[in-house]
Amino acid sequence: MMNRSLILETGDVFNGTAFGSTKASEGEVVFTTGMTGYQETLSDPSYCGQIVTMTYPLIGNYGINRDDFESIEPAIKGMVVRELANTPSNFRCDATLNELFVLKDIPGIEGIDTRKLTRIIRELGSVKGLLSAAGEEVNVEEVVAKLKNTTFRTDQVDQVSTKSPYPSPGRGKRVVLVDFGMKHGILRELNKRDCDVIVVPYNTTAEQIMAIYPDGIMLSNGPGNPKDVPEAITMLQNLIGKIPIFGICLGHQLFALASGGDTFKLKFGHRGSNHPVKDLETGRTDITSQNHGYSVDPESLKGTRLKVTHIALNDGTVEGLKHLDVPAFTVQYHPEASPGPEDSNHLFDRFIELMHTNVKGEKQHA
Ligand SMILES: NC(=O)CC[C@H](N)C(=O)O
Repeated sequence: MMNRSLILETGDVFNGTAFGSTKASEGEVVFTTGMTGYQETLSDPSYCGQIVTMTYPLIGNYGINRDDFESIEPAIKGMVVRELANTPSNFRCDATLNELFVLKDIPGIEGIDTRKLTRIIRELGSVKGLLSAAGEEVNVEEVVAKLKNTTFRTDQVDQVSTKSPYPSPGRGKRVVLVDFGMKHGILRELNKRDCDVIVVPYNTTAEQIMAIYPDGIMLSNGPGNPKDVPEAITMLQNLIGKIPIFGICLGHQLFALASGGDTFKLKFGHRGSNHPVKDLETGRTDITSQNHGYSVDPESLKGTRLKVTHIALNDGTVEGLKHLDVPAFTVQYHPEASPGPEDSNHLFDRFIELMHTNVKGEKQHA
């Protein structure tokens, strides 16, 4: 058992015990409130560049299994837990969380006051932090000075998006899935509905996408600030109105930017699997899985052809949009339900339905 510290740019220091990799790591420190779902969280590429604090106090108790990964290579910078379970118990368990973190070279810290840390993030907003190398003494003043001067990379989408296109064949509707750092759950939901999916890199042009003759375009989730991928905004501007579109999370934010709206950074974001979202058209509330630090500014939508369809019940922020003239809709949360709940899984059926309609709203052949 080796010591490890988490040092924040605010000067706060949390001393705990290292698990996983022995290396040091820097990142934006955020928190997530999911009581379960740590495997999906650690492998969600939207966390690229971030150190994730789990507010639920016992993490790792059902281990890691081969099925629940949201990506092949986890992109998180580290994990912070109150208590790490080292003797997991579950029929699907293939490894412990610690074993996975060693294998994937990800540092973790356990045994710190995660409630205190979460309060700091809630009060000050997401902060920069460093997980020290295991067993190493650190000079806090030096680390704080360095963190204050650090600007994190802005190429996270480029780090996690596929480098070349690939198919995931089916016999149904042809969907081009733009990979901004896709959670595998999105692909799974499309495959489940027999879609013929072609996954393409984030910097594919509209012309290249049209040359695949898609019935629909799915915009994935992804890390970082949506304004850091201007090429995707241009691509979307050339696609909206031509092909039905469904966007999730980063895809939703990019859709808003491409339509003339604006996005801003939330103070501490929405991360967890228990976020209530209201559908303003039906009045129905879904409990949703979320992981985002940015949000669409509702004021910026005045004068655009977008309508707010969903709002977060916790803070009233925009959670869903639809285009008033053409078949395109997006959500800020995760209907692929990884980790659950599955309340909003029906949105994938709505997308399939939309693909049976042409852009003028007429029914298409099956
Ligand atoms: N899960 C996502 O796609 C997140 C979108 C974006 N990176 C944000 O933090 O808001």
